[in-house]
Amino acid sequence: MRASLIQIAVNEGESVESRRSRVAALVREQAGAADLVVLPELWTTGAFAYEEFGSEAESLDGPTAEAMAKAASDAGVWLHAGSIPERAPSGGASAGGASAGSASAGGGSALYNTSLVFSPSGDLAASYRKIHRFGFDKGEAVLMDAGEDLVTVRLPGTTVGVATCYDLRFPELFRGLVDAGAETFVIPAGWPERRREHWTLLARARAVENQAFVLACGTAGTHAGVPQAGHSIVVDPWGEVLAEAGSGEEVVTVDFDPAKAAVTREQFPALKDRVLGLRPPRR
Ligand SMILES: O=C(O)CCC(=O)C(=O)O
Repeated sequence: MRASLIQIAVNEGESVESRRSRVAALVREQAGAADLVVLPELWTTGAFAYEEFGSEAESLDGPTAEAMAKAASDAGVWLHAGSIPERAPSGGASAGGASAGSASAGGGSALYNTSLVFSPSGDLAASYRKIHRFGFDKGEAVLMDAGEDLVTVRLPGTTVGVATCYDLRFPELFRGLVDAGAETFVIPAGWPERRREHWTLLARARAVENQAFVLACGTAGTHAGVPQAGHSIVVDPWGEVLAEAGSGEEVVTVDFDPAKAAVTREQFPALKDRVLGLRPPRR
C-alpha cells in the first residue's frame, strides 16, 4: 500500500474556501500516486482557532465533505479527509453516541470534531467523533461535544482504527481499536510545535505497544498564535520510522506492507500476554 500524508499549512489570511479548493487540488494530484491519502485535523479552521469552530461548523454532507468526496473519487483514492467541526442535531445519529458536552447544553445542536473517511468512489465509509477533547478548561474541551464510539474501517489489506490528535495520549483507546481488529492507525492532528517531542514519541509508542502501523498527519504553519509541529510521521509495527516530514507544508509518501502487523504479532506475540482486569492495590 502506498500512502500520502498531506501536511497542510494552516495560516491566518487564507480563507476556508480558498484552503478547501487548494486541499482538494492537492488530493487530486495523488491520482495514481497513492492508494490512501491522509489529511490533518480541523484543517479548514485550524485546531486552535476556537472562535471559528461554531461559525465554520458543517454537517456530514456540507461543503468540505462534498469537496473531499469528489476529490477522493476524482483521484480514485481512499481518503482520510482529516476532521471538520461537525454541527449535528442534538442526539442525532451520525458517528454514534449521545452528546455530553457543553456545546449542546440548552441548544438544539451539538458540535463535534469529526473525522471523515471516503472510499475511492467518493462514498463516506466512516466518520469518527473525537473522544478526548483538548484544552482542559477552554477551547475544544468546552466548545465541543465528546464522541463516544470507537471506529474502524476496512481498507484493502488492513483494518484501520481512527483516532484524532489528543487521543494519541490515551493508550486504552488504541487497545480498544486493536480489540476491534485494527492493524493500522490513522491519526489526523493539529499538534503544536511546543510539544513536538511528545508527538513523535507517542506515535512510536502506540505503534510498538500495539504492533500496528501509525500514520499520523499534522499541520504546518501558525494560526491563532500557535506554531504547528508538522513532522507528520509513519511508523511501522516494530517502531521504525518509515517517513517523517519537516515543519513546512509537505506531502510525505510511503510504501508499506499492511501484512507486517500480523507478522510482527505472530513473531513477537506480546499482545497475547495482556492481563486484563488487574486488581487495584490492597489497602
Ligand atoms: O496533546 C497535545 O499536546 C496536543 C493536542 C491537541 O493539540 C489537540 O488535540 O488538538
